[in-house]
Amino acid sequence: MTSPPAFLSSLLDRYKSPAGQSRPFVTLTFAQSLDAKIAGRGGKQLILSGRESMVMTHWMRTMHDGILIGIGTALNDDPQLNTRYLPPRDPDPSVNGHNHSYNLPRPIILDTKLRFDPHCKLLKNYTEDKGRRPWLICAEPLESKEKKEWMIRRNTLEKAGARVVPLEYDYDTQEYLPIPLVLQTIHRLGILSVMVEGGAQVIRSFLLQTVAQPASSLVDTVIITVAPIFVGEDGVSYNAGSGPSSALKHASTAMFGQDTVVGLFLP
Ligand SMILES: NC(=O)C1=CN([C@@H]2O[C@H](COP(=O)(O)OP(=O)(O)OC[C@H]3O[C@@H](n4cnc5c(N)ncnc54)[C@H](O)[C@@H]3O)[C@@H](O)[C@H]2O)C=CC1
Ligand SMILES: Nc1nc(O)c(N)c(N[C@@H]2O[C@H](COP(=O)(O)O)[C@@H](O)[C@H]2O)n1
Repeated sequence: MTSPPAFLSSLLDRYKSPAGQSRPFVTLTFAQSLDAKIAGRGGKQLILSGRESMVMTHWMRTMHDGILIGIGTALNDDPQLNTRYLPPRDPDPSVNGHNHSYNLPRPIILDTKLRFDPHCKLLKNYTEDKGRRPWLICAEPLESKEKKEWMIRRNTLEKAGARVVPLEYDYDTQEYLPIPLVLQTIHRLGILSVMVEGGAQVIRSFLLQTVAQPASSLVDTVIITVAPIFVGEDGVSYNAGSGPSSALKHASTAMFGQDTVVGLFLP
């Protein structure tokens, strides 16, 4: 396959026109087991997607400006968030201003307290020109003691190659950054489409608003890979909130290898 599967194009081609709003288009996507688990006991990373659906996910990555995860996933999985499963082809120097064959989405991490690891693969790939510079969306503390330690972490991470993006809001001790502000901020920085890959708490934050207040949904498309296995009750769930959601409508379902991939969209 040399271009994105039709399943993805039919869901995401509308992103090629401007969103007409002050946030990027948002695709929420992840892989789960039949019993709706996204990781194993204690958060152990599980490769749930088979080869074919993993390739589909990497095509999906090429179709977005940004790829957003929570700091829990960054620390637990040490992900690369690149497109390495796609077929090799000649590099196109016009892509991302890098010598890459495919559009690489910008890694964006929700990292409230700047816990990101300066030795992680995302920074290693960036410094070796194999990936884009990761952005760390965080909150700047007001307290002077906390602020001093925060400045030290900020300097370390910036020296290691990260871009630190403090949010402008009245930060107290909240662990969760306000998602609407996160989206407005990255939109202002040029991200017109973003793929949200998890983990559990981030998926829940995006879904909760869609279920509770469909009119102000933060999600345009949901693409879930369902792998034909049971993980068991020790696995990690995301929990989509209470009550069924009618906001997201079924668009299409496709098989990739042994996995079922379901696409939903916000009409
Ligand atoms: N199967 C799949 O497709 C995927 C599975 N995972 C799994 O998910 C697990 C990690 O999930 P979590 O520990 O829940 O971490 P997470 O990746 O959801 O990060 C949560 C952290 O992000 C920060 N954050 C800032 N603003 C937030 C907001 N508004 N909402 C939510 N979080 C916000 C907070 O510090 C919070 O503790 C790992 O086991 C990983 O393997 C992760 C991604 C995809
Ligand atoms: N699509 C999908 N299937 C799975 O089975 C997964 N475990 C994930 N996880 C997500 O992908 C990240 C890893 O990316 P790299 O392989 O390092 O590029 C991981 O952190 C999750 O966000 N996704």
